[in-house]
Amino acid sequence: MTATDHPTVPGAPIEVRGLTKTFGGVTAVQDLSFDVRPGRVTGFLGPNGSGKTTTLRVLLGLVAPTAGTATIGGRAYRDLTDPLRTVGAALEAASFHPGRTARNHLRIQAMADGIDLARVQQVLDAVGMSEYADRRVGGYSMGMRQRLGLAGALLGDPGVLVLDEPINGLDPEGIRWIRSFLRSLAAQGRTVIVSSHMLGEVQQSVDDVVIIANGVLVRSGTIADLEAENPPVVLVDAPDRDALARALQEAGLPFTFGSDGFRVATHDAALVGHAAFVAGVELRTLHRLSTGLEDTFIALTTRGAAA
Ligand SMILES: Nc1ncnc2c1ncn2[C@@H]1O[C@H](COP(=O)(O)OP(=O)(O)OP(=O)(O)O)[C@@H](O)[C@H]1O
Repeated sequence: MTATDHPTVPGAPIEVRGLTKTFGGVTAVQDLSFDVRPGRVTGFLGPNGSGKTTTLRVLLGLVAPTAGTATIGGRAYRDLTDPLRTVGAALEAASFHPGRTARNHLRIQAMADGIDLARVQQVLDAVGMSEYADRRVGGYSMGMRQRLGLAGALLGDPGVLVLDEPINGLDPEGIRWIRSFLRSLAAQGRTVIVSSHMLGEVQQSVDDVVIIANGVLVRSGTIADLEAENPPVVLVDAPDRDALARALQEAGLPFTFGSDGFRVATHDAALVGHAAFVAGVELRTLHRLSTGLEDTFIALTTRGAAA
């Protein structure tokens, strides 16, 4: 399924307002407010235990909030007229019956939800699982379980998708696949919210971010704004620093100089290496410093956790 061969599926906005949830003495989420827009992929991010799953469970009507609201198109989940065709969710990839095949799982879910059984093959195709659909889930890899969870979320062809850690446990090919799949879902007009405990994991998949720590919102906005605040840097150094400075200048690469070498304002270490190679400059250091964005994420969530 791609954006071009699937009709538009208008998604509804998600609104969370003043949401608090306490379990006994534990405050999982506190006065949390944020918006998730249709037609975009939103990363819902925070360290383990920061309250992501609790928030998503409240949104899906699985847990009652202590205070505040979480709505889809202005309505609480229990007030949606057709919830299974409005919202699709994949919360726990590991909770499938190991003795059943993927196809049977989806057939049972479709029957329980009153969904046309023809959708089963369609969603299997959509997540690239047709080949494995008649094998027992007990033998599935984590990536295949993730795809099955996603297939279940898509059964009702919903405009809103709520996916808890869908990238967790995927191999590099699976990660590439899910990135483009999430993008195609949003391009069809759907609202897509994806939780993760690692910003780097979803950085290339999301348009917007909502970052929480210790149950409290620490940041929401576009990923582009977050990236612009902390641009990536490549560290490079050479025995002949004058020659390296000339090489960088000739290549038009902006840089600053520090005690450990030159900091070049680019994410592409190969570009810097090539500039040195062309100028015949030998290097002793060449690497990308940890992505600026990951540093920002850690700083934001550590500060939030301490609050
Ligand atoms: N049913 C529950 N009973 C008691 N405490 C709970 C319950 N559910 C969650 N919590 C607590 O609420 C806090 C937030 O947990 P939650 O699972 O929402 O975080 P998370 O960000 O989804 O973390 P993870 O990525 O580890 O799943 C944690 O301290 C957790 O122990």
